[in-house]
Amino acid sequence: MGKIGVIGSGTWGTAIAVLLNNNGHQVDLWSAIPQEIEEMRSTHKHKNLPEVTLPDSIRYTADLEEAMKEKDMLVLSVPSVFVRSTARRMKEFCPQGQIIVDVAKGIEEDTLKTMTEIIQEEIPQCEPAVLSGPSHAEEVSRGLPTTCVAGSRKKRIAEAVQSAFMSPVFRVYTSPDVLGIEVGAALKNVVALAAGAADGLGYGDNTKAALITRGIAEISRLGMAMGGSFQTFAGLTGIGDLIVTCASMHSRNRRAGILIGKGYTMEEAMKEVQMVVEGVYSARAALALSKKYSVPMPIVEAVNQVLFEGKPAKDAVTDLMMRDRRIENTSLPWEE
Ligand SMILES: NC(=O)c1ccc[n+]([C@@H]2O[C@H](COP(=O)([O-])OP(=O)(O)OC[C@H]3O[C@@H](n4cnc5c(N)ncnc54)[C@H](O)[C@@H]3O)[C@@H](O)[C@H]2O)c1
Ligand SMILES: O=P(O)(O)OC[C@H](O)CO
Repeated sequence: MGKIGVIGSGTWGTAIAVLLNNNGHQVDLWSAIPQEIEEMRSTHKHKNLPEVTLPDSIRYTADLEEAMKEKDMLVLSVPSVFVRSTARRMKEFCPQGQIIVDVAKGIEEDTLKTMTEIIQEEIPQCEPAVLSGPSHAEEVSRGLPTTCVAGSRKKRIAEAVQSAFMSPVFRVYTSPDVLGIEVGAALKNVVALAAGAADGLGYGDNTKAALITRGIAEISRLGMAMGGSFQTFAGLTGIGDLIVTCASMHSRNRRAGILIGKGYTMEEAMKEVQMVVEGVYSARAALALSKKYSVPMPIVEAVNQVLFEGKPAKDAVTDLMMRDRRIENTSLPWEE
């Protein structure tokens, strides 16, 4: 068993620390917020995972150097907007060849870079990898069966991540399609906002199925234009994660969407959810990418109009329904 530093003790980082601890690793869990560490140390509780008692065997620390020292692997689990600043702080303590597994899901708005691209840029000496898939912290921390994908261009690194995380309740596949994984992870949050808004408007399962299906069509079109593989978007980190995020009451993106569908503003919805709503940060980046790669993304466009231009969610759905008529299957010719 190895030594692993989990950098970021939000809901997901803490669930991952519990999972890795249960796998027999020595885990250090770090937070940028010392009070958070103090609270976990003294109460053995995380405010967003009330059903879980945090084990004594995890070391809770606010000292970044300590959390990173002599580790077989690091997991970077801060929300996507803090990935660059945290990676910058990590650089000086990071040895050559250190594996850093990103678990945040987002695209940087200003640069349109993925999380592993940011990590590699800030910490050139490291080996970045990604772990993604349909995995709500509330369920992982309770040991409910979950599947994910470990992505790295290098097989040995993907397999090292797979070995560290794999357990009877956490099955891990490997993939070299890091870009495809990261695009799917970031964009499913934007579509989940739309699915939540449909729920908030009182629409039904038909609407949800339409958003999921047309959503993955948009995501895969963009992802393939960027160099990702179709199989990835049909897999756990694509359609799999999109389904769970659009359907689960654990999803912060869906919950924020529900409130927006009920008439809350984006700011009011984010405040109410009280945890990071990544889709709000990725929505503009997704729209910019759709323009950059000339890929039409009507759901992403509609979400941007609702979030940032004050368009009522109901009107956005009507406009999506009334777009120009289209053919769904373009691979078969019509009969004369
Ligand atoms: N929660 C899940 O089920 C889940 C599952 C898979 C992936 N993710 C992804 O993991 C990432 C983190 O999500 P989360 O659920 O832990 O969010 P969260 O809302 O629980 O994270 C909040 C945490 O961010 C950290 N933070 C606050 N300010 C910071 C700063 N200035 N610098 C560094 N860290 C700071 C604090 O530790 C705080 O607890 C997101 O990208 C999310 O998409 C979450
Ligand atoms: O709660 P959400 O909407 O941020 O989704 C969490 C995870 O990404 C689900 O796999």
